[in-house]
Amino acid sequence: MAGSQMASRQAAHNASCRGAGKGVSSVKIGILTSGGDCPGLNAVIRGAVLNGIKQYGHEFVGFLDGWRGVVEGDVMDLPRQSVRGISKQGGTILGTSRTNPFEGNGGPEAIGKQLARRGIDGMIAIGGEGTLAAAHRISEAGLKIVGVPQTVDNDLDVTDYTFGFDTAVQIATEGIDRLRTTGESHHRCMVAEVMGRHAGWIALHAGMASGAHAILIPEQQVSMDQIVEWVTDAHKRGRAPLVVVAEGFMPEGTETAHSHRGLDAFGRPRLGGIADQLAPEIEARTGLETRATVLGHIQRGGVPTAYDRVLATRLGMAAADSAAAENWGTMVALRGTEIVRAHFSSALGRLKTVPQHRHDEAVTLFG
Ligand SMILES: Nc1ncnc2c1ncn2[C@@H]1O[C@H](COP(=O)(O)OP(=O)(O)OP(=O)(O)O)[C@@H](O)[C@H]1O
Ligand SMILES: O=P(O)(O)OC[C@H]1O[C@](O)(CO)[C@@H](O)[C@@H]1O
Ligand SMILES: [Mg+2]
Repeated sequence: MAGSQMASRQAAHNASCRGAGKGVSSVKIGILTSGGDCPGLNAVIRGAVLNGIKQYGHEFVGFLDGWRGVVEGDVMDLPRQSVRGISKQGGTILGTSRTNPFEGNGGPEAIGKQLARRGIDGMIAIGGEGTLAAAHRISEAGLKIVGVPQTVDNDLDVTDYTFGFDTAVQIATEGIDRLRTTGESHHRCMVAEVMGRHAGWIALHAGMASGAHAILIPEQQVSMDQIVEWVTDAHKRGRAPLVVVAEGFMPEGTETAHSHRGLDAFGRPRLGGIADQLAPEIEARTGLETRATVLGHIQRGGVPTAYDRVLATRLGMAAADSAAAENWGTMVALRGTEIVRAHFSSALGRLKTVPQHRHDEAVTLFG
């Protein structure tokens, strides 16, 4: 449908909708959640659906399990009552996956046919850098799509913070605080592993919040000698040493992140387990009994914090505004306290990693 046609249909509809308080929707938007889930996805869905219905009289459907639902045309209706009370729920009511939309029966042409068959005018894709890169390619092929950035890793350059990150840091901090008390009782060294594939934001923030004696992140290679020195210094002061490590950390002398769990659906190594590698080495070199804990998916589950609910709701509302304004090929993002829009082409391709000065700042307190 041409942009002006869609706008006038929409304006006519809005007029009747506002006048009568209800009406037949003219524009149908499909929402998908893709990639690793994170707390706040449901708040985005609710924000988009409520804003889209109330302000523009749009109609919404949800694609099930990320790009799989798009490629297979597997959708559910999202009337207003379907999003009632969901912003506090973890996970995503739509399901997610790491399905590649260009493989199998996918590709822009096939997706276009599915959208036409179901009368869907445009899409809102909520996901991390992979999902948004796919959305960019789909947009370049001429389909109507806007993006919403999400990831617990907080590594998307376009946005100051991603929703889900605050919750993950809160959960990780609570977990690490608990490790601290048992570590202190037994006079042990505790190694806590948190998520963070390419960026150490969760480790840095949860480590700082819990007063860790060493924080190890993917951006900074550190030698075993240095780690042992931090642990020993803390022990000498009568502390039970606490090391927080991001799953993507590479000790000096290694070239790839630790992985022993095979590949994900996109062929990338699944990370996790570096803490189990570090702990025996620390124990052997310090003589201190050392335990490793991998916090894992606990960090991605459950109730989002109030901060994440608010951010997610605002991003969802802004995505519905983008769709109504036909700002296709863009994504919404947080800059300072404002929600802004950026074209996929200018927003993607770079990751937001922990800058050197943030790591240096943390190192001052190590040991
Ligand atoms: N550069 C790319 N171009 C096209 N499709 C991609 C690209 N990168 C990833 N994808 C597809 O998008 C899916 C989602 O990407 P990915 O698994 O990286 O999750 P994500 O959205 O980045 O979230 P997370 O933060 O969990 O990684 C991938 O499984 C893959 O099928
Ligand atoms: O849930 P999965 O598919 O194992 O993915 C885990 C990955 O997803 C993230 O949680 C978010 O990208 C990473 O920190 C982690 O490496
Ligand atoms: Mg990704």
